[in-house]
Amino acid sequence: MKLQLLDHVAIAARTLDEGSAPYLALGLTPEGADEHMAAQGAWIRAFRVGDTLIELLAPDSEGGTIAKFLEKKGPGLHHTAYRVEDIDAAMQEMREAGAPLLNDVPQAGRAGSRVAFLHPKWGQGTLIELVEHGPVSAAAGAGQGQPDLRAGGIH
Ligand SMILES: CC[C@H](C(=O)O)C(=O)SCCNC(=O)CCNC(=O)[C@H](O)C(C)(C)COP(=O)(O)OP(=O)(O)OC[C@H]1O[C@@H](n2cnc3c(N)ncnc32)[C@H](O)[C@@H]1OP(=O)(O)O
Ligand SMILES: [Co+2]
Repeated sequence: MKLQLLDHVAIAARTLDEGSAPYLALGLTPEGADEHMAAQGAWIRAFRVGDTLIELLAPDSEGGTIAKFLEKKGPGLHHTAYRVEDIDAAMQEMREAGAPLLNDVPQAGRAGSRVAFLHPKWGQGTLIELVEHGPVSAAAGAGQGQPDLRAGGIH
């Protein structure tokens, strides 16, 4: 598997506005609209830095994935995400390597991407995401690609 680039670094914050403050001060502007991803328990706002994004995550509810993370660790680094060309092939390689994939099939990600996660214990305390972008979301500035949703994940 060839990792194409560091796609995004995700930071958990109590609210998107609170989390945005340093990035706005650094001169970045949000890319596209905020996205609500209920399946991830998150509101998401992205800031582009060259080919990479800062992905801010804020909880959408008590007890969800992001809320739980904030309760345990407080605001800070949530995960790093690496872009791959073919998520299905990348997941198969990870399975064969015995890596602890958290998903059986690709999940819907931001901007129409397809993603899969690897357990943070395996990542030396860092949750790792693999992400495949379609032709729309791979382009810089794109933010509105539509995932192909099917039962149990996306394909
Ligand atoms: C996909 C949309 C978007 C995108 O890029 O397009 C996103 O990235 S959304 C991101 C949010 N989604 C996820 O994080 C999905 C993957 N995460 C999970 O499946 C869980 O959060 C999991 C398995 C990492 C942890 O869930 P669990 O129920 O086991 O929670 P615990 O609180 O019991 O955690 C166990 C253990 O892991 C530590 N932990 C949890 N999350 C993280 C993290 N992000 N980074 C580092 N460590 C993490 C937690 O502190 C516990 O450690 P312990 O020492 O055992 O207390
Ligand atoms: Co992510």
